[in-house]
Amino acid sequence: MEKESHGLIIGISIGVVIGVLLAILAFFCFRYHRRRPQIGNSSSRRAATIPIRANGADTCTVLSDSSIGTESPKSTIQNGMSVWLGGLRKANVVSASGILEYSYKDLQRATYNFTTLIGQGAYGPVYKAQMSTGETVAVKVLATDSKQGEKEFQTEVMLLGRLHHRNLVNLVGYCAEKGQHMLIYVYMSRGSLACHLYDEKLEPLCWDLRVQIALDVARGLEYLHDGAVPPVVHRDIKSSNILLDQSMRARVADFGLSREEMVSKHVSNIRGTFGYLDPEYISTRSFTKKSDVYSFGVLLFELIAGRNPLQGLIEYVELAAMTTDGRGGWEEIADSRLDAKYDLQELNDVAALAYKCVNRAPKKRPSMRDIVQVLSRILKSRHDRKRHKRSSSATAEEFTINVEQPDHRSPNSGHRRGESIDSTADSCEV
Ligand SMILES: Nc1ncnc2c1ncn2[C@@H]1O[C@H](COP(=O)(O)OP(=O)(O)OP(=O)(O)O)[C@@H](O)[C@H]1O
Repeated sequence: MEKESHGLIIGISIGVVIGVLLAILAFFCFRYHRRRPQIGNSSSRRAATIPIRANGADTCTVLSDSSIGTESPKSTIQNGMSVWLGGLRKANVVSASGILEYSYKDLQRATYNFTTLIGQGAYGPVYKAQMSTGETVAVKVLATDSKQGEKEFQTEVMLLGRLHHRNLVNLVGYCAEKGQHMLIYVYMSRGSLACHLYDEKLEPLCWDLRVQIALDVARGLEYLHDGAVPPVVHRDIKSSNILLDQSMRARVADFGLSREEMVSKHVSNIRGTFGYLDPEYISTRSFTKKSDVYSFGVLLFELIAGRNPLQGLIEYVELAAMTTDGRGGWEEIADSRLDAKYDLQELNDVAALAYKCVNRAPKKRPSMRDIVQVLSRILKSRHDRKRHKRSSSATAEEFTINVEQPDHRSPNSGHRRGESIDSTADSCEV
């Protein structure tokens, strides 16, 4: 009897152990099977967020402010295809290709039903939009009579979206709803360079800032010509297409005309803005990077003279060129609003560069890369001069203090000097 009950206990124990082992096995099998589809999901999800840059734009400088916050983004454009991203966290969407789809409803709300007009261009009105995330963007509503179809619009957005540079007004999103096509850009709070040059109500731009703006624009164009793959010719460089941010740094805007160039190389009509147009382009109908260089040269003269190219700026320059000796003598065309507050050497160097850009023969014009180098050198030597001036005046000050008050030197005087070196307020010093 005792033997029998021992056997029963052993039997039950073995049964329990086997049962537990089977349960553990079943648990792991179940987990394994659940995991497989998850692995598949996560990789496809990752694929949806990785930007496809068929053009090598990964080498681009992606700006911190180009990864702008979004208002319930729905999808991102990849190779012209819209990919659903509804289930992803916003942060993932923002760090992906950067081109976001905004909903019409959100934009309508952010523009107070499209009443916050900030400008009107050839392609349609531009509105300021205050998104509920706190971001401010500019919404360009493309004219509804546009013959552009859905597919062309997607292609265009994809082409524009691959261009990212700190000196370009980057495209951050788009909206294609209710038969409307909208492009969403980084908002440039200080408006256009044209306004700052010609609006009497605004403070005149000082010389130092004008040279900095020229270098910013040159860098943006250099990126379009030599950094973007395939290269992009802007086709409409002018002061109203140069926008300024809060700290007066410039960015090149409006790729309206380059868009067509990217989609189709056969543009038969003359495009661009009178006054900035390369004469060689007018006669040959062939627009090249050197045509952008010509327009950039006109822009440089506009910065120097504060004169509108539509009002005979180039004729004015040609007249002045007769009296210059190749390098000097350009001060006679300097903007009177500068009040003669500029470094003469700098002004002559910038004008000599501008004159090379507007050479009738495209081959004799410098490339945007050369232009960036020249302008950078000008700014660098200005910086060196200022540093030298500061250090020699500091030495003189120290000498005076030592001679006059050897034991009463202010403990703050060194600090004060340090501050002035970093200060941006002196960017308009001459
Ligand atoms: N990203 C932006 N941030 C702030 N303002 C902008 C922005 N984009 C455009 N604007 C404003 O809207 C105006 C119209 O811009 P848009 O680029 O449509 O035309 P345009 O360059 O003035 O003229 P066109 O279309 O003939 O070249 C600009 O002059 C500028 O004042």
